[in-house]
Amino acid sequence: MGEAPAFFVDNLQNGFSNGFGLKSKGFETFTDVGDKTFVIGGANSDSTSSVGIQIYDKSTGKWVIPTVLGTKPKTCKGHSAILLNEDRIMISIRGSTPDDCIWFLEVDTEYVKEQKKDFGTEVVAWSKGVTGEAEKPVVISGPSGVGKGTLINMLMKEFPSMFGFSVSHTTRAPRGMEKNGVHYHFTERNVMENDIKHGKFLEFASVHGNLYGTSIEAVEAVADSGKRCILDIDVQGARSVRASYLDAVFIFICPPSMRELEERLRARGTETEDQILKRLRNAEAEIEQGESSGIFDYILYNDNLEECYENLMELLGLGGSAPIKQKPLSKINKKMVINCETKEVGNEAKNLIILDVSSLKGGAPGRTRGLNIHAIDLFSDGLNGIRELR
Ligand SMILES: Nc1nc2c(ncn2[C@@H]2O[C@H](COP(=O)(O)OP(=O)(O)O)[C@@H](O)[C@H]2O)c(=O)[nH]1
Ligand SMILES: Nc1ncnc2c1ncn2[C@@H]1O[C@H](COP(=O)(O)OP(=O)(O)O)[C@@H](O)[C@H]1O
Repeated sequence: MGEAPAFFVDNLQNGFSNGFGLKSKGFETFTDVGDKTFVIGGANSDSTSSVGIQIYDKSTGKWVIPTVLGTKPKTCKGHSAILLNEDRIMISIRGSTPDDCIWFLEVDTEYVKEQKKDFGTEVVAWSKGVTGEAEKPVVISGPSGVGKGTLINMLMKEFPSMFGFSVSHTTRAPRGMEKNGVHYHFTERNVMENDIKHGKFLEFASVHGNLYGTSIEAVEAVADSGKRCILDIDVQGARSVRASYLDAVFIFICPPSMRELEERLRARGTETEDQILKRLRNAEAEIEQGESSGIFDYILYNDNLEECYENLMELLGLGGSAPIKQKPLSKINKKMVINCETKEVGNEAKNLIILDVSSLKGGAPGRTRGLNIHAIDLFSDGLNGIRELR
């Protein structure tokens, strides 16, 4: 490999003593970050239990149960933990599939620092590691009736394996053809407000009198499918995402004129007259903000649909020119080796997994992308084979 492995991650689990008088309950790891020790894992060996977290503050001698954001991993056979970059703990889960075995618990990233201020408590955030070089999410905004849904549908139809739609939550009623869980998660306002309070949403906004929001889980689900996430959200939502730690491309779709926008809205026939008027009133402010707020990287005019679609593809690197490059958010120069005791039927092979974390991108809220995992099979006849896990 040319570079010495930095750690044998699994070794960390063995012989680690807790050192500050906590009775070990089993399946726990202890990671020091500054004055704090993060105790990850718990007593429960039940395969459905998720990983618990406690923090021991050495400066005060007190235990703290933090607010935990993001979807947690499930554990059954234990895990190993190692601190990366002084701000996140990498966890390798024993006995999981290769696409579910590496997780990050962010303890002091910019995102976590920001959330600590908002919650006024200790906060940690989970982010699953996903392999491959998935491109950054695409945020598409624009006034009602401009053609966002039409353009997104065209993109998803032409490139079904490349793009995945972030399914938002909304308190508005479904339209005739809309399916729950596909177009939106249709939700009661009190349920959604409660979830917002508990940090489950990346962003939310009140639009045309209803509540809309993107859950962290919606964005994670697309990343897990290995696809590039598309978010159809309003300008307020785009502003919140811009201010968040989700690294995305922001595109605003403009109508050729207000008159044309009105015609499209009326021709669509999905809103009452009152709703149409409300949407048109809001459209003027949205267009003004879209064009001048500095939130958006690109503005596209949807006059001729085919031309606008061509331009959108071009922006997304699908029109022959080079794709938009993304820079790694953090540079961690490490390769690690994990011992895997997986046994394949009729095969004596023992796996060594080489984990390259030198080009990680993203993180909470959402997934940590850019993990490169290579598996080496050590056969009993002494021959070594290497293969890449995707
Ligand atoms: N902030 C935010 N806006 C959303 C979200 N989902 C949809 N929207 C926006 O809400 C507005 C109304 O959407 P919708 O009721 O589907 O009407 P349409 O835009 O006329 O198709 C649009 O501007 C959407 O982009 C979300 O999760 N968050
Ligand atoms: N460039 C265009 N020219 C004419 N009609 C369009 C164009 N783009 C979209 N439409 C139509 O306008 C209506 C509104 O489009 P839609 O995609 O639902 O907008 P949005 O999702 O932005 O609210 C739809 O009936 C759609 O077929």
